[in-house]
Amino acid sequence: MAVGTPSDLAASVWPRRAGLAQRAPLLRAARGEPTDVTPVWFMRQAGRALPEYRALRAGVPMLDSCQDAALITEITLQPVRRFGTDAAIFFSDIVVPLVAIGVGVDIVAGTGPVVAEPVRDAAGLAPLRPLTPDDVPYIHDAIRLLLAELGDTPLIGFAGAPFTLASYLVEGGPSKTHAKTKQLMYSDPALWHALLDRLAEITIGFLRVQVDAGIDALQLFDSWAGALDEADYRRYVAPHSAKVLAAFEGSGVPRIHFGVNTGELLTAMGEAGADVVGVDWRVGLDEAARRVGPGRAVQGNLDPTAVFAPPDVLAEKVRDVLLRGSKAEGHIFNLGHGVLPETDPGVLAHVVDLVHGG
Ligand SMILES: Cc1c2[nH]c(c1CCC(=O)O)Cc1[nH]c(c(CCC(=O)O)c1C)Cc1[nH]c(c(CCC(=O)O)c1C)Cc1[nH]c(c(C)c1CCC(=O)O)C2
Repeated sequence: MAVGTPSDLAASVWPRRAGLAQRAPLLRAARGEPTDVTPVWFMRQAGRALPEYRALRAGVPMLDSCQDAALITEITLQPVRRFGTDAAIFFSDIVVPLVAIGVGVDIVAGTGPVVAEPVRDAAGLAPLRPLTPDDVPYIHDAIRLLLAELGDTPLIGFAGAPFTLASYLVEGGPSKTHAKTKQLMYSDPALWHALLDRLAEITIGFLRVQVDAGIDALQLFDSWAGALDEADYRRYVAPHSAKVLAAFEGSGVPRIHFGVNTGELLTAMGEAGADVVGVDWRVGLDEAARRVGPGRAVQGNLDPTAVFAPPDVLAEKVRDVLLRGSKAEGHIFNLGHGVLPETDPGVLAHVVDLVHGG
């Protein structure tokens, strides 16, 4: 299914992007401009917390659902319809570009990405070739379908950052310590930088497809960068993430840069070239804004477990995030990490109302 051809793009993407940049609270906040309401969306807003998601995914493997434009579109729209969030996040996964170029990786339910042949030496780089638009036709098609449905709701595209992708490739799966990853990083810096350079190129290719198809903002997920101290982050990781972010400088698409446990890296993650720095729940947004410095907005940062608190405690925590966020040059409300599968969607709807002033 080809929805829109490159020649349509100039005609359709740019007017939408230019208009929404002025109208959409999320895009205004990303540039530090005043908004009528604080924009809110949730990482993993599409997913197992929603019964309609579980129904649609029944019997469909995760990676199959990420390669079907109609399913991607429907799953992306579900939380927007239900919650009235100020953005949709494109339904996919950080390993999709790796799968698309032929790397043997699967997503195992309850575990996460599992890599058939972990990368441990120079030969392991061979499969990591650049990604072209023809590798991911369903991404372009789904974005065109989504833009036709979303009206004034911005669509956020995303990709995994080189370090977080490298962690899955080197470890072979999820890891608490990232020990093998760091072992490679410390013992063979040349191979390490070659690996991250290839991953940066793949990530740029994956984001380029999304930007060209018309996404309104992008988020670079460096979920596990918080495993590093600041010196190692700056030396081994930041240049590669900076290369990715620099590729979209001047694209008109704001760049959000997020990781977990990155309180000590917020300055460096901003300097890597982000317009918005995503913050987990461990650092208040007023302090996060200080660390991020002028000229950048912040995103976050309600503890994802706050949804399990009594209503008065939850409301107090939401108010506190809003108050601290008001000290920043632009605030996009979010959780500090993804929606937990046990979350009651009704509580998330209530959080949206609280953030919007209800
Ligand atoms: C680290 C990471 C991954 N994937 C992603 C990250 C970065 C974000 C983060 O830090 O959480 C990114 C991601 N993965 C998914 C999204 C969807 C968009 C959204 O609504 O936010 C996004 C943005 C869908 C998904 N990706 C995955 C699911 C769950 C699979 C399912 O529903 O069957 C979803 C909805 C699978 C996945 N994929 C990954 C993990 C750790 C898991 C969970 C494994 C499990 O607990 O079952 C790798």
